[in-house]
Amino acid sequence: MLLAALTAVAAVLPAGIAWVGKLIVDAVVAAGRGEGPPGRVTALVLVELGLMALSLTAGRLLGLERELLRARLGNAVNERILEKALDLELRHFEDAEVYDKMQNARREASARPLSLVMQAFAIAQNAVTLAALSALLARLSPWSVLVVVASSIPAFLAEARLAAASFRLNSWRAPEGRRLNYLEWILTRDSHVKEVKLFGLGPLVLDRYRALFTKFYGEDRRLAVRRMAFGVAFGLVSLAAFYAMYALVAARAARREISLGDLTLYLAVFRQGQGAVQNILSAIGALYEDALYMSNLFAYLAIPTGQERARLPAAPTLPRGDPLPIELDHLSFRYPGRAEWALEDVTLTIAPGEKLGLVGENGAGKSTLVKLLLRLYEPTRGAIRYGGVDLRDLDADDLRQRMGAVFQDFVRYQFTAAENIGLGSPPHLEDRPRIEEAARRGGAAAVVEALPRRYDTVLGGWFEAGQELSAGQWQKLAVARGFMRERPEVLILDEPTAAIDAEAEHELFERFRALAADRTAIVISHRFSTVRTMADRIAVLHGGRIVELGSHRELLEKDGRYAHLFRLQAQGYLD
Ligand SMILES: Nc1ncnc2c1ncn2[C@@H]1O[C@H](COP(=O)(O)OP(=O)(O)OP(=O)(O)O)[C@@H](O)[C@H]1O
Repeated sequence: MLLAALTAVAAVLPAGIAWVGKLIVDAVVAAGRGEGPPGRVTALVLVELGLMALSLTAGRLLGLERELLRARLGNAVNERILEKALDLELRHFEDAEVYDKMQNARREASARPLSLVMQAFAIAQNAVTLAALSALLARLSPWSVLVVVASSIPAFLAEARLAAASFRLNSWRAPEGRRLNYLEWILTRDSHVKEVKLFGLGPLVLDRYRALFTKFYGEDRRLAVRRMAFGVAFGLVSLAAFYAMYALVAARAARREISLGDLTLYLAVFRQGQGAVQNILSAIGALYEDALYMSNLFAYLAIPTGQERARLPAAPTLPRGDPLPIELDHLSFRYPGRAEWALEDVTLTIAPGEKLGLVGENGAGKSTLVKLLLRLYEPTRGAIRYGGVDLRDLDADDLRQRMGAVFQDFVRYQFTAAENIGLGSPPHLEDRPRIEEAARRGGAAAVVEALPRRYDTVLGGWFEAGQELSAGQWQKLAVARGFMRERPEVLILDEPTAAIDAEAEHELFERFRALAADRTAIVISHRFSTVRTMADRIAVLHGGRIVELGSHRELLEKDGRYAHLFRLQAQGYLD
């Protein structure tokens, strides 16, 4: 509201100021001839000073309002974008097109919506200014109003075309822009510096960066040059219009058809009128560009989600607390856009409380199976049932709350040690005894005790006073995080010990067997010694299929793939 009022004040002031300017000149001329009341000139100058002061204050207040609106609006849009990111599913994040949409939306988020509102106000303000100026100008000649408007139209058309071109350029470039950021990231991230130095990657990455930048620069330059050329051409057109008008009015003043005050008035008004028209037109151009960018934002916000929601309106509720059987029924899965199957016709029933080991070469489909179990993806064919209910009919949040998981690519949160563990169960983030218990279970207690501020030590190297840990120490924290859930029904451990030393691993699994005694557990590992001590049954995956299934002893007796791989590893240890 305040913004609208200020805009209205700011809009009519230029015409008022121009009018007073004319009165001053006329009064000066009259005073020179000894006509007019004494003191009139001084009074008028004071009036103009008052109007100018008002204009200055209104301008500043408008700036303030705009600044505050920018913060509020930018933040509101950013929040909306982040909320949407929470709604997106894993498959969206693994899809480059969706990822680009998100980055596009994020990049423009704080600026564009504000600009849209501001351009709308600018149009309104300048339209009012123009109307007021036109009223003054029409006294001289209605034609001159037309000249003011007409001389600005070509500039506007060019501006609109350039706006569309610049938008297209930026949208096309989104994937390359991401690559540019990535190259920058490689050279500036702490985690990459070792390889960059050892392999001498610096010049190579920098060259790629330069090549991309040069391409971007070339495109930007072409656009900027076109903009400049149009700018000069249309600037000359409006200059010509102005001087034609100048010649006309000056001639009339010389013939004494109009006063000297009128001459200054018309020149000022014509100039300002041209300015106002140009402001309006460039605001329309910018509005157009903003609207194009906003369409990006809306495209992002409109990405369909909700597939994770249960298919049935009233999702069946399963009893909580004790594990239920997991059935994989002719389960096949293909990643979107991929031709080959990541999992193919997998049929297997995991009994409540069973410890299942999953082994298989890289890319065999082990992690994919975990993603499907957590309902991060849906089966392409076949089904997974928990307690006899298809996962797609269950509420995804409910399902995930029953599961504890430690991922292969666990996260190193740049927070305190307590938070690194406590994040495994956000409601218990402040529950220190529980966090300490989870640390003990996960084998992280000793790591934390050795830190300078124990549980309150900030970890990682991103922030000041952050304490960096070794890979194995980070992994122990990740395992402890997996133990924050109170009695999960199913525990999924995807390579939980890859970076952990042999002794700690042994201890972890000793504890794990006791802790997970009546829980179902699915353990993925390339270390056969781990799988052997942990698992009741072992499934060997190969090319997305289960090729062998049985206990360690049975599989050895079968003398197939598992036996072969087991002996290879054992041999390695013995040598
Ligand atoms: N996000 C993804 N998009 C497309 N294909 C994928 C994706 N993730 C994995 N794949 C493909 O699916 C197959 C199975 O991968 P998966 O990650 O399940 O293997 P894995 O057995 O866990 O391997 P590893 O032992 O290396 O962890 C691989 O061929 C891989 O290329």
